[in-house]
Amino acid sequence: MGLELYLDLLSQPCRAIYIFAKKNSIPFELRTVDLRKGQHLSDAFAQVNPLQKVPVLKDGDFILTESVAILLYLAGKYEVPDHWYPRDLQACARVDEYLAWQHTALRRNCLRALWHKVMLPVFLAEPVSPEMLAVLEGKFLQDKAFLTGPHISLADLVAITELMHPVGAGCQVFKGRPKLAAWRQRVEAAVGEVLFQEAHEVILKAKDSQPADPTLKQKMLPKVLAMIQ
Ligand SMILES: N[C@@H](CCC(=O)N[C@@H](CS)C(=O)NCC(=O)O)C(=O)O
Repeated sequence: MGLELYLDLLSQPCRAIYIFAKKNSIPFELRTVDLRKGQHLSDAFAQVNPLQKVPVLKDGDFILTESVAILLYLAGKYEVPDHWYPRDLQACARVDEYLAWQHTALRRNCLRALWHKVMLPVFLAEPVSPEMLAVLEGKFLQDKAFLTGPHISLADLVAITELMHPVGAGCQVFKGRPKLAAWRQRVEAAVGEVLFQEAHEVILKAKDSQPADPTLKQKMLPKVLAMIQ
């Protein structure tokens, strides 16, 4: 078996290795390990890397982890243009200097940016409970026009404003629920489309919110952490 690279291109170190190998026509078998599906936690992958992390290089019986070590191994084993990892002592030291700095500085910072903007919702987001929506439909709405009868009441107002919370977060609350969707249309019509949109403009734009300033972040931190526990 030739060179195998266990990668997920979601990962920065994996992308660096992938680009380096491809750009330099280094032949390899790509073994994709999908982190979002937890494939790195499988027993099979633990046989390859007991630390259960990507990237991993397998060259015959030789297994190597740590992206920098892998890049240097590839640069040493294959004929690659000198500029990638120069032979000149000081030029090489400049590359080493950056590689050492990157891991403790820029990497941590960029990784946190990705986790906070993208990955935390992937792992922490809770969908609106289908059971709860079924209760709303089955116990409260039933076959009525509105939750408590033929006319809109405070119950409808409180319910619709609540459901617009996850809608504002991008959840498809009404998808596949024609009865609830029709109720929403009736509530919107009863309230008036213009007023409904006006009242929900802020929540519907909430997902585009800018990061809070550092002082406010610090002040809010305990509450924010409590929300995700
Ligand atoms: N220092 C290692 C970092 C390896 C690493 O943290 N890989 C991440 C993806 S970027 C991973 O596999 N995480 C899975 C986990 O920790 O569960 C390297 O540069 O290769």
